[in-house]
Amino acid sequence: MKHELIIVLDFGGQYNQLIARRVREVNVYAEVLSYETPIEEIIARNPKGIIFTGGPSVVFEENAPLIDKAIFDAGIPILGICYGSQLMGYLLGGSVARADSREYGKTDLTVDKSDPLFEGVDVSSVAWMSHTYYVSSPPSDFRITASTDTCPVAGMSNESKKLYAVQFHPEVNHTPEGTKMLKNFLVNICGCSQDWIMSDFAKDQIKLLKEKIGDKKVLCALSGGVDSSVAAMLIHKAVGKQLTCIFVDHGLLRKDEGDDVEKVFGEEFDMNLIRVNCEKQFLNKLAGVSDPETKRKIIGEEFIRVFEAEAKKIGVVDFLVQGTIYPDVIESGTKDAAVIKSHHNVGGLPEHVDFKEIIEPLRDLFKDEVRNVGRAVGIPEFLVSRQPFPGPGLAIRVIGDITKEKLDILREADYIFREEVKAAGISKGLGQYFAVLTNLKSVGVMGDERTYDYTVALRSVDTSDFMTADWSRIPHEILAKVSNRIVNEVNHVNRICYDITSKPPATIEWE
Ligand SMILES: Nc1ncnc2c1ncn2[C@@H]1O[C@H](COP(=O)(O)OP(=O)(O)OP(=O)(O)O)[C@@H](O)[C@H]1O
Ligand SMILES: O=c1[nH]c(=O)c2[nH+]cn([C@@H]3O[C@H](COP(=O)(O)O)[C@@H](O)[C@H]3O)c2[nH]1
Ligand SMILES: NC(=O)CC[C@H](N)C(=O)O
Ligand SMILES: [Mg+2]
Repeated sequence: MKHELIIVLDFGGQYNQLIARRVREVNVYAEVLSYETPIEEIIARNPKGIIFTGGPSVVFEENAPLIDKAIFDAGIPILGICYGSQLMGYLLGGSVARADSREYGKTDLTVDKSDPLFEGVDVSSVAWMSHTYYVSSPPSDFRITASTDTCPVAGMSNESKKLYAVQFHPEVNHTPEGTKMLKNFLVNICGCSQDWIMSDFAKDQIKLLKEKIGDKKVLCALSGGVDSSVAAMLIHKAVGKQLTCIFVDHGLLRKDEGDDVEKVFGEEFDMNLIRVNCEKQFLNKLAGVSDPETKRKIIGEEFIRVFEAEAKKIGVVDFLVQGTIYPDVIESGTKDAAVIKSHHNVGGLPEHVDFKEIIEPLRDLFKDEVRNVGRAVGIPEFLVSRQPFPGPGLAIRVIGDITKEKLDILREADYIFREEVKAAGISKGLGQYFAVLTNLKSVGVMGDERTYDYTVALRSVDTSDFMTADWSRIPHEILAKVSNRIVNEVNHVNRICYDITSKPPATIEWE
């Protein structure tokens, strides 16, 4: 059960969890720890290697996050990335300066293949850069191992001390040779034996959950979606009947969804499941509210109140389990990352919650990793590969204020879109696809009569991690059919648009 460990030391960068994920992809277990973790604690964990992340700070400015220099003498291989590289350079006696021209985006890179980090890597390739400062001269016992036109020390190393640094980001997809470099660090330099697989994550979590929960009772917020199904399965395997799943039908679900979830979970799994119908409660609270963040907060709070009420009926329940995953956490904002939108289960949580603890076993994972855990614990493929559906449901797909009438219009339009995508056999390739009821009315003509009705937007994206996404190139004939059916079959819709923006700059959902 004990795995070789890589510690990703967090200096506030945007891609920290992505680094951990890339390491896990090479079958090495990684954990992200704050840079403030005492170095005795880091060493006591006996890591095979440490990766310093990027970060927004400037090493020589006041309050910049630093680390005790003793870490470099612990005999543990270290890879510094971006800010991490500057930190290594600065602390070991090199110099760091503001670059003459800052580099942002794809940059041509030249590497010295004789460096163990770049073994088997093309001498000339492209790297993703995002920096204003750089190492202007490396520490005296380092040599330069990579450069770009404007960055003299894009890579440096001290092979005998096993210290390596790069100014660019090997962890992002835009650095095509990045994975090879990380693998070189992990396998060749740290000597990792690649002993970690996703099914181990499931096993480890089940064991941890068993210890944590003991003989206490647990509620799991189950939506029927991928994340909460996987979370529920882990808990179920850990504590069996001590678990009760609560499925909230808040009136913001898709057509037939409530019945489908009840049916699937009633039939597929031997779990205690309670369906709570509370459409009125949610719609009353949401009446007249049009601000997206306010909607999310109201929904987050109501969810919890429903769970608390159900817990009271069952008796003492100590734990609430949610299927929170990493993108939910990062977009809701952290100490260092900006709030993009408050996911109802994170940023939308009320301050006071009746439960002793909220358990989120999937909090560090990306969607595709969660799917793999699901497969490892035997959840059927049709459930594991489903498209996600956000907890606040259609409330964030009806733009502006919400009414039952608008929700019903959207439900029908969305159903037609999903049905046609399925019929065309293209659903597997699409990350997420749905309809949005815009708050816009426009003029049309139907049966020689003037209409003044709603515009429905269709949204479909290709993505695997849901952090970035591109709009799907759905064939025009399919879109034509969907458009035709919606305006013909759904009352009060007279215009259909297709959303052709990627994420960023847009997000997947409209609110
Ligand atoms: N209708 C619901 N009833 C109970 N819990 C819910 C409901 N909707 C969402 N949740 C809780 O909020 C969490 C986050 O929702 P989210 O939609 O991100 O995940 P999911 O529904 O489990 O998976 P997916 O992303 O595939 O839809 C869920 O994992 C679940 O714990
Ligand atoms: O459970 C959820 N609660 C929320 O509040 C929430 N907001 C967005 N999403 C889902 O997250 C993914 C990324 O969405 P965005 O690009 O719109 O931020 C997409 O899959 C969205 O559907 C949510 N899921
Ligand atoms: N992405 C980063 O780590 C940036 C490091 C540093 N803040 C710079 O601007 O150079
Ligand atoms: Mg969902």
